Amino acid sequence: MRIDLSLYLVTDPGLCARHGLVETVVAAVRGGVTLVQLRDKHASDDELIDQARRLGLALAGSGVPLIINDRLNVALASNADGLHVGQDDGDAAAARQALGERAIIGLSVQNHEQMARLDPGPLDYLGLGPVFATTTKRNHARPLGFDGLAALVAASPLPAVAIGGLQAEHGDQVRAAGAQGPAVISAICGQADPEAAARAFFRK
Ligand SMILES: Cc1ncc(COP(=O)(O)OP(=O)(O)O)c(N)n1
Ligand SMILES: Cc1nc(C(=O)O)sc1CCOP(=O)(O)O
Ligand SMILES: [Mg+2]
Repeated sequence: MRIDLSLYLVTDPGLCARHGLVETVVAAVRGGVTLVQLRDKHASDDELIDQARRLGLALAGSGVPLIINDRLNVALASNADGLHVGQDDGDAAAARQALGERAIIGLSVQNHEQMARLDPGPLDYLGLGPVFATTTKRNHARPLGFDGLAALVAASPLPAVAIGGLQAEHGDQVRAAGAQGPAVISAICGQADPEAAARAFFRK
């Protein structure tokens, strides 16, 4: 399956509470989001499975895949389209084995050491970051800036999105660095109008 990484929305329970999770995501998809990741570090598995099922129904027919952050069991139980794992979130090869060939599997990469030792075999894309410091993720790695991002993209065997502190005006710089597009939380989820906020990423 060809994956459209033009604008990747990652959800946050606190920021999405303003309009509601499903309402925020549906509005953002109307605004042009091409991929959605359900990310909630504190929900129980059952809560996350319920959220994933509701999001899956809301996204049905849109062509926008739903990816689950971290938890393979939730991706399996909710029949989601894929899984995003970090360096310490488990084995991507095991996730591929469990989810099958059609699933979309992404991995976070923060530096060249991680890039050099990754096995692209089970993966579809990489999430590179943070580009900038962000308050949305605790204990994030050292920011790359756009030059650091470009160097990581150049070393990547897979298509990549950039994440961390990105706003609508950064789209051109993200693509100029070689990434397929930005992945964002607060620039869409926390906004008064998530549809307009997503649309702003495509404004020239
Ligand atoms: C698209 C994308 N890129 C990077 C991340 C970060 O993943 P990770 O390092 O596992 O951190 P958490 O999101 O689990 O806190 C991501 N989620 N999505
Ligand atoms: C979930 C996440 N991962 C990051 C990484 O660097 O791997 S930065 C980040 C948070 C991105 O949120 P915002 O768009 O609000 O800055
Ligand atoms: Mg993770």
